[in-house]
Order: sequence, then structure tokens, then C-alpha cells
Amino acid sequence: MTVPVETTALTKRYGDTLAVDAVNLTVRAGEVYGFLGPNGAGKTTTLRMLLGLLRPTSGEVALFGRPPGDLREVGALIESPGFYPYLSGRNNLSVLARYARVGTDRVDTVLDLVGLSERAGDRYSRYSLGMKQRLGVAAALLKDPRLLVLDEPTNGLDPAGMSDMRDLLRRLAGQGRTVLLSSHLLGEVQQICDRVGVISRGRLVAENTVAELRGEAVLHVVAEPAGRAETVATELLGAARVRRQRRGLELTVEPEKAAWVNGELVAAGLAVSELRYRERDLEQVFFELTGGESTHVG
Ligand SMILES: Nc1ncnc2c1ncn2[C@@H]1O[C@H](COP(=O)(O)OP(=O)(O)OP(=O)(O)O)[C@@H](O)[C@H]1O
Repeated sequence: MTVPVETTALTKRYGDTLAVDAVNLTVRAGEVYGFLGPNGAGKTTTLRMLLGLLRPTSGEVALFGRPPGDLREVGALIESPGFYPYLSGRNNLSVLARYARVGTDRVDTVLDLVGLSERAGDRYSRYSLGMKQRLGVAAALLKDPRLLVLDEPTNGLDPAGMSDMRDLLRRLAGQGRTVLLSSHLLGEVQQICDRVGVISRGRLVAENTVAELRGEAVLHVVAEPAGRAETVATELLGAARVRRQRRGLELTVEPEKAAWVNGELVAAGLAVSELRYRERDLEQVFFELTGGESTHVG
């Protein structure tokens, strides 16, 4: 099966600005892929190159093994499509269906898919932001694409709107579609994405499952005296695996070694008052990967 999205050393330069820097990105069939990064990291520029809306400075793009611009199996929501405010949702989609040479029977199908059937007759201008976004997704679905590319589909939505959008995207992926969405809201997309790619200052700094990105769990230990505890832990595990926290130590060590660590600390004469596992906070990971430049994490 051909890979829905693959880029090789994809690069875009605007004068002195390297907006996208040698990005190798792969989106696999059937997954929801979150393309994450702070504002200005290069997400929109990358997505525009994927769709053939912008010419790369160098590098390659292939969608289902074909060059960009061949969008037979691709639906996209990049900038809000030019919906007419005075037309209903349904009529707006009918206009787009005619442009796209898609049968108008698809209009009701996609309205149903995004949960807008009951409000399809209302004017677009009366729609909430969440409904507008869902109508945008409906437009992207008109051609019944195998790949959906969505730029910040949850941007500006309230919690209920975000939750609706998450359900919708999950449902679409459940139907065998591949979804690539960008976001600067890590907390929002981590719940629905199978994998995420993190972009920072134009560079893809990580591409992984959410679980892998979280990495190893850490063992939080409080033992007295603290200085001696740090020395003993460092002797046991090496300095790279020991971090001094405000309260106690954080040890990067496999869960099955917790009892051993505890035994060694106690044997060294330390009073251990706390010993528990803590998963790394994904927002912290994101913050570290992006050089701490974003305050907009989930
Ligand atoms: N047409 C352009 N001319 C010059 N610089 C540009 C142009 N478009 C984007 N850039 C620059 O390229 C970088 C990446 O921008 P891009 O819009 O791709 O980021 P983004 O991650 O999508 O952020 P946002 O979510 O804010 O849109 C930024 O530094 C931006 O200022």
C-alpha cells in the first residue's frame, strides 16, 4: 500500500527565513497524525507544500506516491474556504460540489458525517465557530478522500466544540481515512492522534507515538538526607539518570527496578519516605522539544 504522505528533505526558504528545514515526514495509512508546533514553526508552510499550493525551495513531496498537485484522493482545509455568509450550509456545499464536479447527493452525506444535517438549512452566518469548522471539514470530505489534511481544525473552538471536532476526526479515521492535522495545542490533539510530529523553527524535532514521545517513566524518590541520597543514586544509576528536584530526586529507571533502588537506598542508611512512578508530562516534553518557545500548550 502506498504511503499517504511522505516528504524528503522538504525545505522552504523565504529570503533569509528558513521556514521549513529539511523535513522528513511520514503519515501512514489509517492513522490520525498530529503535526504539532508553536505558532510560526512552519506547519502551514509545510501543509501548503504538501498540497501543491506552494513550491518547495528543495526536497520532495509524495501523496499516495504521486507528486503534490495531484489531489485525487485528498481533501483539505487549509484556509477557511470562502463560504457565502448569506447561503445555508447545504447551499454552500452544493456550490462547492458543483465546482468539484461531485454529485450533489454527496452534500447530504457529508452534512450527516459532520453532524450538521439538522442545521443544514440555516445561514452560514448564523453558525457557531465550531459549526463553521465542521462545515469546512464537510467541504473537504465532498470528494470522499482517503486523506484529509486539516490546518488547525480546533483553533478557536470552545471545549465543547473541540470535543465535537475530536469525535468527528476519530470517526473519520475509523472509516479507514487517514487524517493529518496541525495544531499548536498539544493537550487537545494528544487524545486523538496515533502519532505526532513536532516541528520547531522549521525542523521536525520528533516523530513518534504519543507514548514513545513521553519516553521512559521517572521514579520520584524522597529520601533523607537529600544530598547523600543524590550521591548514592548517582553511584547506582549514573549522573545522567538522576535529577535533583525541589523535593527529592527524579530517577530515570525501569519500573521493575524500583524495589532494587529502594533496597539500595535503605541499605545505605537513608530514610526513604516516598517512592512512586510518574509518567512524564507530555506538555513538558513538547516544551523541551520546541526549546520552550511556546506558552500555548494544551
Ligand atoms: N509568505 C511568506 N513570506 C515570508 N515569510 C513567511 C511567509 N509565510 C510564512 N513565513 C514565515 O515562515 C515561518 C513559518 O510560518 P508558518 O505560517 O508556516 O508557521 P505555522 O507553524 O503554520 O504558524 P501559525 O500557526 O502561526 O500559522 C514564519 O517565520 C513565518 O513568518
